[in-house]
Amino acid sequence: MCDRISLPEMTDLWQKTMNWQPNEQQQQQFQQLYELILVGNNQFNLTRITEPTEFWEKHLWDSLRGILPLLENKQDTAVKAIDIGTGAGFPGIPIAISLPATTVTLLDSTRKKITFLDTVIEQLNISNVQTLTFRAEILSKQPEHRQTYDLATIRAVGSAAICAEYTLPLLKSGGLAVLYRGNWTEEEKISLQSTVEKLDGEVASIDSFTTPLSQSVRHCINLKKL
Ligand SMILES: C[S@@+](CC[C@H](N)C(=O)[O-])C[C@H]1O[C@@H](n2cnc3c(N)ncnc32)[C@H](O)[C@@H]1O
Repeated sequence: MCDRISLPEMTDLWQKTMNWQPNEQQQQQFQQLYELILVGNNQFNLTRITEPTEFWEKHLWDSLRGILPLLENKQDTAVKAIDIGTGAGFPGIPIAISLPATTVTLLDSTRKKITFLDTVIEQLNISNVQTLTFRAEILSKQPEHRQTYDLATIRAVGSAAICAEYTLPLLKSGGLAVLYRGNWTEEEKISLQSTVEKLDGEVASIDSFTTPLSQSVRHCINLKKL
């Protein structure tokens, strides 16, 4: 393990921006996740975001801001979620830590990332996470996965239309896909709209906000499966 670098707790900022804050155990798990990723980075080149405050904002805060309604209202609901193209586990692992009643499948097409995530899950000792090495477009055709999830998250994987194609087939009727985006343009909106309609979905809402420290622009595109 590397020399311990502490993540900032940011209790006031969690509270102010999300009306939520991690409990002691969750804070420890965030810290442990950070340390495991710093170590894993040497071998797997997982993320450029390693400075503690930036890690807090771009990996922890950003991951949870996308599922804010669940954090506020669905703490005890058994939600079946999948994080597509999870990479080093974002947003899936922070979601699993923060919503223990939610089961999260971490999906990535790169085996080495999933192998790394398996060790992370074991060391974090979290039981509500499982991993899968697959391409999303293949998984979505499999009967045991197609139309079986309540929530699908996807961050930094491709265009918004591609993200719709990867997420919507996996959702049950009434399920929600959260597309984590930075900037959001009119062209993206038009191309997304036609894809979503073909996939029996609708654009339920677009949540526009800035991150609390660097004021970076973010959009969460919430798609509903009809
Ligand atoms: C830029 S990384 C984003 C990782 C993480 N979601 C984040 O925001 O930090 C994109 C990830 O998506 C995975 N990926 C790309 N295309 C995929 C596909 N069709 N199915 C599953 N995973 C895919 C890649 O292997 C990579 O780990």
